[in-house]
Amino acid sequence: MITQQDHLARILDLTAPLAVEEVPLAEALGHTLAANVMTTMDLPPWDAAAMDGYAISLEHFQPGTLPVTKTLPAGHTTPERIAPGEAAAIMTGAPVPAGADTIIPLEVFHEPSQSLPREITIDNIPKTDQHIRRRAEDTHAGALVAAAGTVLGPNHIGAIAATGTATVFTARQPSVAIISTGDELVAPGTPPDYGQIPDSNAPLVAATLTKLGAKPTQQLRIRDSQASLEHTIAQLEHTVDAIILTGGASVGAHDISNYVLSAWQHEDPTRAITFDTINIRPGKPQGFGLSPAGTPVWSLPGNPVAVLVSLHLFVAPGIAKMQRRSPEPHRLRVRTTKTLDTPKNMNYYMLATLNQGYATPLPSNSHLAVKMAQATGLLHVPAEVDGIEADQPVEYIAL
Ligand SMILES: Nc1nc2c(c(=O)[nH]1)N[C@H]1C(S)=C(S)[C@@H](COP(=O)(O)OP(=O)(O)OC[C@H]3O[C@@H](n4cnc5c(N)ncnc54)[C@H](O)[C@@H]3O)O[C@H]1N2
Ligand code: MOO
Repeated sequence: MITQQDHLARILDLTAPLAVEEVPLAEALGHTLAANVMTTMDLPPWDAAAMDGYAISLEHFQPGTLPVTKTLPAGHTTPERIAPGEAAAIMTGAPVPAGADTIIPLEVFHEPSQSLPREITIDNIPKTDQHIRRRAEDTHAGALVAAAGTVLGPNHIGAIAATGTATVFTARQPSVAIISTGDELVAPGTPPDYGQIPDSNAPLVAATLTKLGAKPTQQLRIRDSQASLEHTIAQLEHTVDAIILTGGASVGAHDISNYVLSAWQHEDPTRAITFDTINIRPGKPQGFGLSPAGTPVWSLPGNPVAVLVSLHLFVAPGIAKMQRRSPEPHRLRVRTTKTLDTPKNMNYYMLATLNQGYATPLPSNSHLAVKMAQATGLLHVPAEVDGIEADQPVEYIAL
């Protein structure tokens, strides 16, 4: 038996960052930034109106009627100036004319209308500096917008576009082939005969990879045969960045992944695919290493909840490293609503639902695939303890 930490360390040792490529923002969602994105301009680039209204100068201001001498829509590209005693009609987003000290919203003077008055009447002395977005209030030229290692979400893409940047440098997204092994498996949607079950692992792995920013290229189902496993991997190992198998990782006579892959040689024996029992539950039997062509291969156990746990603990960090970002999964501290009794020396992971900082464990035997649908995350009881009392802190990994 080896520890979860040692198994993960080997995975991180044998996975390598992929090349950096320049991609248009429109294609960058879910990519990981490989370089900092900096602004080259102030934002806002100039003082701008925050309201549709009237820009006025407060120099020598006297209440009374002011002529509206200019109309300044957003997109007005000529710098303008107003003199004391003048007002300029201005639209939200337009550059504030030089000499203007404040903006008064149009509703103060009249109903919203497309035809503007020639003059406005102001009864008292307005406050200075109202409804003006100041230059560089958001960011200034040379500042960081998003750091290397950021997984680009819609919010980052919007922010980067706001600085006038059209492309970003990101790590190439790993292409990953998924192989489900097992004579009992049929495609989801095919009515199973007695003794058969739908292949739920491949869709689970594919969906997880997509969420991690990787590209699942194919989902293959193969029978428990040495020839089909060897043939399939020989075909894939030169075309994808990683391969993930499920099933056959344990020690049963038909657990071919273990028997076939652990017999493979690698020119550097420390990189060969090895199988170990890990001090975690579920997900105890795990295989990992490089195929003869040097492609990382994860061989996960077949039980669906074991696959889910393995994806979070062992696949996600390796896929993150390939994309040049932190391999740490996002762990929270929450409290458990129930006492968790677990034997020592094993890390226990349980399906759980989180509600207002309190997690409730679900039945979590590793074959209970449908229970995954009720879970929002995984609770972790570490190997060092034999349980956690109700109401005490516990680590939680969001799904
Ligand atoms: N004698 C021992 N038996 C087992 C041990 C052990 O240490 N000694 N470990 C158990 C544990 S723990 C696990 S986990 C499983 C792992 O088994 P395998 O990785 O060899 O997986 P299979 O036997 O192929 O399948 C296990 C289970 O999962 C179902 N399965 C497989 N693939 C899929 C799929 N694509 N979609 C849905 N379900 C799948 C399969 O039908 C089995 O029920 O070994 C224990 N045994
Ligand atoms: O590792 Mo198995 O998934 O413990 O049941």
